[in-house]
Amino acid sequence: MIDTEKIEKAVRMILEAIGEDPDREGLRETPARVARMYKEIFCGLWEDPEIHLEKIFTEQHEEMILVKDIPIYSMCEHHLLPFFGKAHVAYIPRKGKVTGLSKLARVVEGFAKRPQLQERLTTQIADSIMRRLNPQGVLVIIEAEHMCMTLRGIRKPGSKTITSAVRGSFQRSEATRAEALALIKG
Ligand SMILES: Nc1nc2c(ncn2[C@@H]2O[C@H](COP(=O)(O)OP(=O)(O)OP(=O)(O)O)[C@@H](O)[C@H]2O)c(=O)[nH]1
Ligand SMILES: [Zn+2]
Repeated sequence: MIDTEKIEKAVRMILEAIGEDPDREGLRETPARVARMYKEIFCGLWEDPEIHLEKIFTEQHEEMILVKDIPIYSMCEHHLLPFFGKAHVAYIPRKGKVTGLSKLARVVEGFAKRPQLQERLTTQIADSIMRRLNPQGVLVIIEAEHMCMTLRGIRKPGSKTITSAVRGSFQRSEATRAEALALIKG
């Protein structure tokens, strides 16, 4: 499990290293707060998000299912700063193998709550749905703003990074892909 005691010690050291006094009133509880926060935002490291896709229904619907505008918050693994935005997840079931809509958002959440790269997050969501549901196709798009590009470094607030992962029929058929993109835009 996440070692909150170790995080507390490390945060105290960071505070000392930047020249702060970790014992002054406002900072006294900060190491413990940060430890609780990291436990929360990195909890995805301790779960297998694919488990959410175990619950499958049979419903003869072999058309596209899209859950769009799923809010995402993740942490860039290079700087440990947040990146956040929206995820769009579409799939076309095979043989009526359909999952609960909330489960798609749970998979997104499970992979987001880790130190991440936006590309890896996108791929992991698509591949887990392919593995568990064996659908005709999957398309995942993530649009996000990276704090490491806005509050520091190159400082380009408002810039967005868009990543996609397309599998199966979405990869093969331009029309299927176009339909999903139009629904996401619309
Ligand atoms: N591909 C990818 N790059 C990311 C992501 N998050 C942050 N980065 C980039 O990771 C890179 C790390 O580059 P480095 O040169 O090692 O670090 P740095 O000196 O802090 O880089 P600058 O941000 O350019 O100041 C930067 O270009 C970031 O923009 C991500 O999700 N995907
Ligand atoms: Zn970063």
